[in-house]
Order: sequence, then C-alpha cells, then structure tokens
Amino acid sequence: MNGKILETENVTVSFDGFKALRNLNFNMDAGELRVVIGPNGAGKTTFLDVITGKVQPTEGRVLFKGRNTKRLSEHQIARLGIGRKFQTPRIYLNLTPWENLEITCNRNKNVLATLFGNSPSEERRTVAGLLETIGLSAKADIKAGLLSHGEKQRLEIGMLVAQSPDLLLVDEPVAGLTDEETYNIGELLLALAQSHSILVIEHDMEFVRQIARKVTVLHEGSVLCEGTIEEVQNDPRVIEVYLGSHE
Ligand SMILES: Nc1ncnc2c1ncn2[C@@H]1O[C@H](COP(=O)(O)OP(=O)(O)OP(=O)(O)O)[C@@H](O)[C@H]1O
Repeated sequence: MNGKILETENVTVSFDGFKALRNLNFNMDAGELRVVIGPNGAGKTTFLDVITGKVQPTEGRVLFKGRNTKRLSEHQIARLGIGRKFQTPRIYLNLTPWENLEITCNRNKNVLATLFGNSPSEERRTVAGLLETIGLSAKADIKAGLLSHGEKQRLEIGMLVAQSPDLLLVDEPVAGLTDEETYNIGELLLALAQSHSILVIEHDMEFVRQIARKVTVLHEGSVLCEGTIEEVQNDPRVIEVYLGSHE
C-alpha cells in the first residue's frame, strides 16, 4: 500500500448509456477525513456504491488499500474493512443503545477475540467507551426508538465504529438535523477522524465548513476541483455549478 486507503482510476459507471460517473479519478490517504460535495445528480451516491461494490464500474478500477476490488462481492469488500453509514439510521429501535452496540461488537467477536482475546468485561468496556464517544452514556438503557433523530445517527455511527472498519463512508449524516445535532455529529466525526479514515458526502455547507480539511467537488460524474473549503468556495466553476444555486 502506498499510503492511499482508496483510489479510483478512470472509473466510469453507465446506466443504460447514461454515465453517472465519468472517468473518475480520486484518491485519499490513510487517516484522512475527506468531504465530497456536489449538486444533485453529480454522482455522489453512485460513487459510494462503486466503492462498496453495490455497483460495478463499467470501466476503470477501484483500489482499497492498494487492492483491486473487482470481482469481490459487497460482503467481501465490507470484510476488507469498509463500513457504510446510510442516510437513514439502521438501528434496532426496540433495543437500547447498549444492546445495539453489544450486538455489533458480538458480530465481530471472532475477529476481535482472535486479535485481543476479548473477554466479557473487555467487551463491556468497549461498549461503554463507544457510548461515551457518541455521547449517549446517559441514554444507554432506554429504547433506541425513543432517541432523537440526531442521537439515532450518532448511535449508528457508533455501530459502524464497533465493526472496526479501516474506512468509514458516511452519506449525508446531518440531513434533517437541528443545528445543535449537526454540530454534535461534526464533533463526533472530528474525534473519530483522529483514528479512522473517513469519507463524508454532504450537502450542508455550514457542516462542511465545520469538519472539512480537504474537499472534493463532484460534477457530472467527475472531479471538478479539490482543495480547502476556502479554495473550493472561491473557485468560479464551483460557484457556477453548485454554491451559486445553494447559498
Ligand atoms: N440505477 C440507476 N439507473 C439509472 N440512472 C441512475 C441510477 N442510479 C443513479 N442514476 C442517475 O445517475 C446520476 C447520479 O446519481 P447519484 O444518485 O449518484 O447522484 P447524487 O450526487 O448522489 O445526487 P443527490 O445529491 O441528488 O443524491 C443521476 O442523474 C441519477 O438519476
């Protein structure tokens, strides 16, 4: 591995001739927190789908940790270390946050146990630590269905982290959240970025300003430009295709 956790080389995805991604060249370093923005239909969701193997590139290739993921199933790619957070939380509403996290830790038990010799008390410490990270220690034992939308998002991010992925893909985590909840998610992602590689797709520019170091702008299935949030916001091409219509 050349220090790149993710690379796409000339990736094109055609749906019946329509190119949702066009010769997309993208890469990010291990340990990076990257934000991808772009107007509606730019190809952001397709980009995540092609990384996770849900969609196959029509042309080009995707490398995860230097390995070509072609011919691998979605499940196999997930097991290589890619975790995806969808827009709507996928948590067990009848279970408590504690139980939700415990189940996720258990699912990974074989891997973790081999590595760390996970004992029940260590597992409790892991769950307690995760609850603290996502700011839900005080709500550990109420049904997850009673959590606010923002708290559910945080719980799902915690469940993702419990799977110990090398790369976290996070799709529009603050859609529909209040300003305070949005800020909390931002702080959580910044904290997680200290020990994870994270790729965030986002529309909310206030949120992007809070978390972004390097931003990639997608437009019509290709990278339009990359840079700091200031560079991107001042780029006339970006103003024309994206920011002009949103701010
Ligand atoms: N399965 C499919 N079949 C045909 N066209 C598709 C399919 N999936 C996506 N597209 C088209 O590809 C383009 C890119 O879609 P995509 O969902 O990746 O964009 P996006 O940037 O995520 O948009 P949004 O911000 O609106 O979610 C769109 O024009 C969409 O209609």
